[in-house]
Amino acid sequence: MQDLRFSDSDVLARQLAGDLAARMRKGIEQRGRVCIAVSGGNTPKAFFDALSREPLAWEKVLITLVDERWVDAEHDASNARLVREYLLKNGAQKAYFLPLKNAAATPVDGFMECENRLHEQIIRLDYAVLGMGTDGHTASWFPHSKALASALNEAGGAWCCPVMDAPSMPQRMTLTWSLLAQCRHLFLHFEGPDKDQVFSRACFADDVHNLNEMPVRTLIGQSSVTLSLYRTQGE
Ligand SMILES: O=C1O[C@H](COP(=O)(O)O)[C@@H](O)[C@H](O)[C@H]1O
Repeated sequence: MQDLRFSDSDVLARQLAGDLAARMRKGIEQRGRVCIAVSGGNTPKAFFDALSREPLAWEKVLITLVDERWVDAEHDASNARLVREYLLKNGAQKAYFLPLKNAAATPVDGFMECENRLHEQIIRLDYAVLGMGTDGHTASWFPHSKALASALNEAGGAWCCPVMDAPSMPQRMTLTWSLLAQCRHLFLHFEGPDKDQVFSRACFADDVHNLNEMPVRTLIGQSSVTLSLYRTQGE
């Protein structure tokens, strides 16, 4: 695991955008197109803005979400709305955006359509940028969630998974570890001392393999894909 620390959020955002864009450029050169997944929440806004300005053949880029709240695309809590507002602008407005939300009433009802659309558009995800909550969740893998068994099943499971018991905005769709474990590179981006402490707990506690308690440990304790940590300076 590569652990990169930055003096402030803006420096971090620019560096993460630059590093991801460099990998994307190489990917487009070598394979003709690149598929990335990004997270929602508040943390990625400055990073999205910086990424949208990166010179790239954006028309060869597919962007999807690591997870989505099951709300309309215009809702304040919609991760698709966040991506549209902060990332799909400047050069990046030419990218193809694949949302996880569809017209079904619930994520359970929308699962098959979401799964099919992912398989239609993506052969393999190249890169994903994940966030982390202060409860130790990443993607929409929440502590003690009933969805964890399906979401964290690596061997040949579905690529997305409905989540009906998230603490806030309970109904969600998340990408699964089965899909994310095949990425060429994963990035974990979080900021601030509170999340630093959460991450330390996830790494160093005796029960580092207790994914149910802190699902972010899935990323820490695995060796399928290289993980780069982007975080602000510790106290
Ligand atoms: O609910 C979510 O939370 C996490 C972390 O969000 P933040 O606002 O604390 O940065 C995010 O990674 C995830 O995509 C989102 O749906």
